[in-house]
Amino acid sequence: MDDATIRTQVSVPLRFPDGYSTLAEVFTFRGLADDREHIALGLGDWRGTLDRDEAPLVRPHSECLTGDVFGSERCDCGPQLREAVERISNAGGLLLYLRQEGRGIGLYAKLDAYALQDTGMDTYEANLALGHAEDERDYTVAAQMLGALGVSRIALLTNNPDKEEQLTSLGVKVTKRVPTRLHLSPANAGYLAAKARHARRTIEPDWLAS
Ligand SMILES: Nc1nc2c(ncn2[C@@H]2O[C@H](COP(=O)(O)OP(=O)(O)OP(=O)(O)O)[C@@H](O)[C@H]2O)c(=O)[nH]1
Ligand SMILES: [Zn+2]
Repeated sequence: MDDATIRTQVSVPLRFPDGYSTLAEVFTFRGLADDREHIALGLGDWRGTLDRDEAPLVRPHSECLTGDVFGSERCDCGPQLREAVERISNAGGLLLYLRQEGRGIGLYAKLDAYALQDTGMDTYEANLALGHAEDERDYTVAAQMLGALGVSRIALLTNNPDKEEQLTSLGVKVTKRVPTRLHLSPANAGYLAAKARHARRTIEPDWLAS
């Protein structure tokens, strides 16, 4: 894995529709492993965690235009992003916003997959029917961004074991995995159930039976 370097650093005040506000240090990078414009948001006292030799709370968040921006209820991405920004701001850490729309297959393909889901397939079967893998994400750029920011140990905010496995194999020390909350709604119940079945998620199975 090649090293990346910080290209720009700029302060961006954030305010969410529910009124929650915080300040982000937004970083751009040179030398990332693909040509997408991934960014890192430094939140809360993340530098203090490094000074104190604590592991900052880090969430690698995969882009979801429909969920993150438009509030789509087909998935849980928007509420997870909102939750992550506040929890990371409180703890001190980084949100890595990864331009991996649709688990890496892109926006148009994700919307094609939604159309197939409306005929009865689940979120993973639809990817396969379109000729894609169930999940095409590679977290090399996340490890590169952490390296550029001088972060080698993290508390990882996710329910996805693949993120932990990939980051560990890329040399990032994961001191603990912190689960995100369950953001269940009538519209995303099938999606969350498919994630729990297919992707070894740490989603509690009890609600699936109800
Ligand atoms: N291909 C495909 N991608 C989807 C679908 N719904 C959401 N996504 C994408 O899935 C990504 C989010 O991944 P998830 O599997 O929900 O969660 P995760 O990031 O793996 O795990 P957490 O860290 O626990 O949130 C985003 O890039 C979304 O655009 C879908 O039906 N099909
Ligand atoms: Zn989503």
